[in-house]
Amino acid sequence: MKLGLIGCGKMGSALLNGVLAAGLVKPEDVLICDAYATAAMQLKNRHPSLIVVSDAAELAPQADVVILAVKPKDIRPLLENCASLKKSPLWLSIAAGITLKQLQDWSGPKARVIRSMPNTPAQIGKGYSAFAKGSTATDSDAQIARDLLGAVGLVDEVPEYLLDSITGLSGSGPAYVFTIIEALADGGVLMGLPRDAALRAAAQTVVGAAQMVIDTAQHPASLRDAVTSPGGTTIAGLEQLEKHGLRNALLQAVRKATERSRELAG
Ligand SMILES: NC(=O)C1=CN([C@@H]2O[C@H](COP(=O)(O)OP(=O)(O)OC[C@H]3O[C@@H](n4cnc5c(N)ncnc54)[C@H](O)[C@@H]3O)[C@@H](O)[C@H]2O)C=CC1
Ligand SMILES: O=C(O)[C@@H]1CCC=N1
Repeated sequence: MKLGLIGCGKMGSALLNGVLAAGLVKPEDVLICDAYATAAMQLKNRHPSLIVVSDAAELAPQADVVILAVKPKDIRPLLENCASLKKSPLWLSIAAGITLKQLQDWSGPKARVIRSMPNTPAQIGKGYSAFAKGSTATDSDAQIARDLLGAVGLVDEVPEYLLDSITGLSGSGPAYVFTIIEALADGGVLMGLPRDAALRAAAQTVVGAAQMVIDTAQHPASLRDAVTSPGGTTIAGLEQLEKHGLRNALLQAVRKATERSRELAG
C-alpha cells in the first residue's frame, strides 16, 4: 500500500510517526507534502526514506490512501483541486468538524471518504480514534482506516453523528489531561516537592489510574472509594475538588469543545 500524508504538522506527524513505529507501512512507501516545506523536511529528517512531493495534486494520484491532516478550513480547496484528477485515493480525513457530506461533495461523487478523529497520544501508540465511512467507501476501506488508526491505539467505528462528541472528549482530551497533570504537579511543588519529582508522580498517577479503569472494568467511583479512607487524606482532597467544581469544569469543557466541532463545519 502506498500511503500519502497531506499536512505534516502536529497531528500528521504524530500519526505518521506512530504508523511507522508500528511497522504498518515502510517509509519508502509513504509520500508526504506540506504547504510549509520545513514541516515536510522535519519528518523527512526523522525518516530519510519518506518521499517528499510538492503538493496534494502531485501526491494524490500516486497514493492508495491519503491521510488529510490539514486544518479544517484548508480541506475544501484541497479536495476541490484534486477532484478532477484521473486517479483518486481513499481520503482519510482527521479534520475536526468536517462532515462526510462535505468531504464527499468536495472530492466528487465517486471518491471514497472516511472521517476520523484521532488524538496526539497516537504518536506513542496510545491513541484513541473513532471513524465513520462515507457511503461510497467499502468495508475494506473501513478495514484500512481501522488498521492505520489501530496501529497507533484503540479504534472504534461509530455512526457519524457521534464524531463531534468524540472530538470534544478524546480529540481535545489530551489537552485537558495535560492541564490536570500540570496542576497536580504545581500542587506538589506548592507543598514542597521538587518540580521533577512532582511531575513524575503526577503523570504516573494519571497513567496508573487510567490503566486501572481499563484493566479492572470497575466503575471509577468504586475505584475512587477504595482510595478514600474515612476521615483520611483523600476525602479532604476530594472535598476541595467538589468545592471548586472540577467535575463540572470537565463536563463543560467536553460540551463546549463538541459545540465548537459542530461549528467548524460552517
Ligand atoms: N492537534 C490535535 O490534537 C488534533 C488535530 N486534529 C485535526 O488535525 C488537523 C491538523 O491539525 P494540526 O496537526 O494540529 O495542525 P498543524 O497546523 O500543526 O498542521 C497542519 C499542516 O498542514 C499544512 N497545510 C496547510 N494547507 C496545506 C495544503 N494545502 N497542502 C499541504 N499542507 C498544508 C500546514 O502547513 C501545517 O503544517 C486539523 O484538521 C485538526 O482538526 C485531529 C485530532 C487531534
Ligand atoms: O483543537 C482542535 O481543533 C483540534 C481538534 C481536536 C484536537 N485538536
